[in-house]
Amino acid sequence: MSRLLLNNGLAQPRIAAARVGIGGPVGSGKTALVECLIPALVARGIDIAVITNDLVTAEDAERIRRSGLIDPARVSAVEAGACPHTVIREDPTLNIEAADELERRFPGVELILLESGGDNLASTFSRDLTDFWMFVIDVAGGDDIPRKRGPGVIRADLLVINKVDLAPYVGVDLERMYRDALNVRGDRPVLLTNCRRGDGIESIVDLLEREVLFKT
Ligand SMILES: Nc1nc2c(ncn2[C@@H]2O[C@H](COP(=O)(O)OP(=O)(O)OP(=O)(O)O)[C@@H](O)[C@H]2O)c(=O)[nH]1
Repeated sequence: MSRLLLNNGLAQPRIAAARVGIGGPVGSGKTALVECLIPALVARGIDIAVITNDLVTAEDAERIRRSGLIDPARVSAVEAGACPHTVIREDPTLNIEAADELERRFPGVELILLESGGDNLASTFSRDLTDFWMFVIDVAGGDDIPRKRGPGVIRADLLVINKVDLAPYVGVDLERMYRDALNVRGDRPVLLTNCRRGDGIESIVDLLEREVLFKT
């Protein structure tokens, strides 16, 4: 959902980029998802930029810059220096500034992906920061995660269950996990992905185009 801004000093109001948060527990596959989403969004002609959040390094940003998937200048790093949720929920100023700066440098940018640092099931994004946010869990974390009903699982605009390829190896009944997730989320969507192979990514991009960019 692009936002109309009435900027001082600009003759015409400008449309700001939609800001899409990606949160979830440590290692669930947030960066892998960003790496899958970048080419899929670009293939649909969507002008994007990325912000990563790490505790005290720019590790994820460096990984994405090195990937060759996107102009490295379009990737900004925020170092949280504290619990990851502090800079995406309590005081998102650093992330808002990073997004504003990307919009200034790349005026055509339509969508900014903001990856949170890995956090627990309670992490959520401030609505001051994001227009839409998704929460990434993975099957290796256990099929009881949806039933635990953390705020990330319940309230995210989209729940992504990643690493579906691992289900047989970790004794997870994927159908049941999916059903449980739908049950606790009411009408909110749940999508399954394998970010190793890119399975399920097009469905996420369809949803972003429809619900966030209003393109279809
Ligand atoms: N088998 C499998 N492995 C995956 C999948 N997605 C991610 N991984 C692996 O899971 C590990 C963690 O992935 P990351 O993308 O670094 O996870 P993250 O959530 O960004 O991790 P933090 O930033 O540390 O919280 C890596 O070794 C990935 O290769 C998947 O769908 N299937």
